[in-house]
Amino acid sequence: MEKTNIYGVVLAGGKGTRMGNVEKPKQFMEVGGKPIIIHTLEKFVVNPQFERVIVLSPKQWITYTQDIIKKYILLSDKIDVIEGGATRNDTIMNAISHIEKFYGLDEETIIVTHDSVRPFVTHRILEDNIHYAKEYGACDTVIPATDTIVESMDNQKISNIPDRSKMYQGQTPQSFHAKRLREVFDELSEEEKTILTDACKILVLKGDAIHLVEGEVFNIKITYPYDLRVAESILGGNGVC
Ligand SMILES: Nc1ccn([C@@H]2O[C@H](COP(=O)(O)OP(=O)(O)OP(=O)(O)O)[C@@H](O)[C@H]2O)c(=O)n1
Ligand SMILES: O=P(O)(O)OC[C@@H](O)[C@@H](O)[C@@H](O)CO
Repeated sequence: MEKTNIYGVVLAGGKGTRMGNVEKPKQFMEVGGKPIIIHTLEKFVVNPQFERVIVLSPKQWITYTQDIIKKYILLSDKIDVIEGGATRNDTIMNAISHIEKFYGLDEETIIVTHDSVRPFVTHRILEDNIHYAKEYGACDTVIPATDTIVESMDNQKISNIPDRSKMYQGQTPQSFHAKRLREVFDELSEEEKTILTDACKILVLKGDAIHLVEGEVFNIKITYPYDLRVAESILGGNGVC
């Protein structure tokens, strides 16, 4: 098959501290009888548009990650497991360096970055990410805010209530031209890097345009123990994902 320049980048380099005292990081905990990261990877490996899928894992969990991938995933040859970084954005930068070293990077190389702990991403969301990243260079998966968003500058009093019709909640995937993302990240000051809560903010700080992709309410990020119960109930539903 002809080589594509599109890479899936599945972020599993975190510790899952908000999940509480667990023996393994949350991405390796099971829902529906399989590790969370496996549900996520199943969505990526079957998409023929991805040249490779890069999985970033904490150093001490790399062998474990490789083992479960071999156990559960038929197309495991399509996956590289490498070490994540100290922060989520460092993890993304490790993926870009890996792609550059082994497969080559050019201006058009696209990465579709995704939280390993969002196992309910759909094929439609992945396809839309690839489409809009190709067309516009960057895109973010979002859902319209359902709650009114309240801003407080001092965390005590309301400073603003923005127009809800213009408010969204950010999910993943977030997809980029890899070279541009790294170039802008490298230009940020250490102070700017500390205020980043996601990868899109890197480009927002430089004024780059990022297209919106419609997410799904069920494309949740498993963060707290409660989310495991929500995930089980999504899986127990009618198979929408
Ligand atoms: N250095 C890091 C930090 C996070 N992640 C990944 O980014 C995703 C979303 O991050 P989050 O939910 O915040 O995960 P953790 O950092 O593991 O959670 P916590 O903040 O509770 O420790 C997760 O799949 C996580 O593994 C990563 O690849 N590298
Ligand atoms: O702030 P958190 O560590 O929960 O999440 C960081 C990112 O994972 C998060 O911004 C994306 O999932 C988009 O919401």
